Amino acid sequence: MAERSKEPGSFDLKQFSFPTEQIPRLSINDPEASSRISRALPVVLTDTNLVTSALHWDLDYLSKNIGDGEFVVHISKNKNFQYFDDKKMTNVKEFRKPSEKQDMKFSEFVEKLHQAKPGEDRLYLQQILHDTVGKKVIQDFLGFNWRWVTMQQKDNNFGEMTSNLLLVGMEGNVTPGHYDEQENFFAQVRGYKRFILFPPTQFACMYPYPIYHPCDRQSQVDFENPDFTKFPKFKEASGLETVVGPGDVLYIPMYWWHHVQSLPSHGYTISVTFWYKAGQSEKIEYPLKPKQKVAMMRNIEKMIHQALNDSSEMPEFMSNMTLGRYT
Ligand SMILES: O=C(O)CCC(=O)C(=O)O
Ligand SMILES: [Fe+2]
Repeated sequence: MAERSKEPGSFDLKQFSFPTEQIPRLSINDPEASSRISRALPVVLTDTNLVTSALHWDLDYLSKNIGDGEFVVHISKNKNFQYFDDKKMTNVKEFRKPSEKQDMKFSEFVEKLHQAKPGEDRLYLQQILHDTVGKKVIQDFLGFNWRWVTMQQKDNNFGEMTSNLLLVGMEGNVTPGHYDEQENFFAQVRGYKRFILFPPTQFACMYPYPIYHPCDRQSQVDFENPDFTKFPKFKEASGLETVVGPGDVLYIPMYWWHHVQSLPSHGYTISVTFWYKAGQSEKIEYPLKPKQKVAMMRNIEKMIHQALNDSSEMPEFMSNMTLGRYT
């Protein structure tokens, strides 16, 4: 089992405006761990051995062995790397990209990382793992604990695995608050990341961008500096948090909000995600679960957007539909 040199409580972490509780750190043999996953609750698993075969990965090793394919590198003027969907950019004319994307060889990325100076552009490599990687990395990949993760997929009725995203980030990089429409076993390989999570029940506190916006699924609230005038319900938010280190696996249930930071002053980070589609929809039982309501809201919003066929008509339509009627 991988030894973790630091405990979650031993970091000097910035305080947020909202309260948080620690996400439990459990062994895979603890019945509470399986129980949490089956109830779609986050948990940090300390001994999955999911990526033990990759714990020797560092920039030097990957440069030599990951092959000379192209990797997507996000470039940001500040520490935030907010995701946006290129395909939705035409829906919002005034939208300005919060960061740039550039394809480059891994060695080129490493060179740029080494040259990076404080106050200048930050880099974050985020690339789906393909079979173009070199022999040694393929061996490491085949050595992942597929038996365990596939058992979880079956036991918890997840759908098919979609992808493994390789993330290599500079210390201090932030992925701002958002949710994904997939189940995720997030494996930390190198360095430390702090996760802040909020459950899907707190949808109304999170003020997601409209569905047609390039930042769909992202919160409009800056978790580190919330504007309570614009987003008053964020005052009611209450989260879960943890710091993951090498060998840890965090289960991020579908539709759970998460904000992620590579800890400042702790070096670069390497992570690999294991993303799964939602399972076959369970028999509908009432009351609906929070995640089913989020899925329903998304579908209705999409239908209205499609029917209006013009994003600029959405705000007035949506507010007319509810204004003064449901309060
Ligand atoms: O590690 C990060 O910066 C973001 C990870 C994430 O959002 C995810 O795995 O879904
Ligand atoms: Fe995510």
